[in-house]
Amino acid sequence: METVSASCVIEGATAVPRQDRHQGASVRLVQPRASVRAKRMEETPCVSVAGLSRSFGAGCDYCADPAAPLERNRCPKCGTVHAVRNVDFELYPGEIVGVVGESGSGKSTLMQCMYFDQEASSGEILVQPYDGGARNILELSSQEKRRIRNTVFGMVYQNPYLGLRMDYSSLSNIAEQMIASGDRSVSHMRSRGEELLGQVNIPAVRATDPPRTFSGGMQQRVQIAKALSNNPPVLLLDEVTTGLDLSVQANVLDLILQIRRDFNVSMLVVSHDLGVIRMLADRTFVMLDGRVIEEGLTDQILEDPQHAYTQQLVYSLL
Ligand SMILES: Nc1ncnc2c1ncn2[C@@H]1O[C@H](COP(=O)(O)OP(=O)(O)OP(=O)(O)O)[C@@H](O)[C@H]1O
Repeated sequence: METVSASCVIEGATAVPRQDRHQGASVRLVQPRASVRAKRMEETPCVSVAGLSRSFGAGCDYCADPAAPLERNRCPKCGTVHAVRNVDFELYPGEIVGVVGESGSGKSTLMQCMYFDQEASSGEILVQPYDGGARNILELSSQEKRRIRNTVFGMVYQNPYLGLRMDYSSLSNIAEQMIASGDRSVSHMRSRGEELLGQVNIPAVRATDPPRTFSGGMQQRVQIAKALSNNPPVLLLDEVTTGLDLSVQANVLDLILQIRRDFNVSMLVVSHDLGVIRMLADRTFVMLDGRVIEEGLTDQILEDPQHAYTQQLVYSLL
């Protein structure tokens, strides 16, 4: 695997050598420019993730060592799959962070651990809007986790069947989310639902139709409306445009940017498509076999990718 010379420094950014033990090659993380870093240090992150891991299998002494080489993400000794391995990142208020990587690199698992759809094996997640970031949310009771799901995070799944009840009306889908966060006013739920569906361009006459009767793009937009219904400070978006045709994709991407402008929501956007990340993300990290192999400002990643895998991804865009 080709590595980049240590003298190659991006304008205003520092390239930090790191050993990629999994690939046996040198990898460098591209850190944000000093001015961005200084600004960020003054702010408190909305979400801080440290050492997050998720494995499938019992593990063994060999793969307990984070430096142990694996066969992709699988332990050659015991067969445990390390879907997410020791991932760290921070998400700041109003920021969009992209997570890019090929199929099976661990992107969805990472997001599902944050949303408690899956149980993380280890790690820490601190969430400022919940309790000032005082406690590791992975260690909270199931009741508190439910509260976080209902008040802090809005989730949009790649597969709308996971995020919507296809036989309920679109308004009922939104109302269900609002009830989960404690709203009991039918008139408020109706007016808020209509407002949100209008904002995501679902015609008013379709508000009482079930999403089963909608196109893929419309279903994604109803999911987005539902995810926004409790005014969550953080949106988690998993491959929201995959499978949509190009013009519908463009509408959904515009909508996401508009939501950021209007509501200043922080977003974690998972995609295997660097084109989507390019449009949306301020910062990006690249995952391969469960690990983060490169991270930095999206422009830097696109203009001067450091890792051979990222280079391959970027050049495939050209
Ligand atoms: N229940 C499971 N049991 C065993 N392995 C699993 C399980 N769920 C996921 N994995 C493995 O975890 C790894 C990461 O999967 P994940 O779905 O997070 O990848 P991804 O990057 O989101 O891929 P895609 O873009 O295709 O959705 C894969 O190797 C997958 O096979």
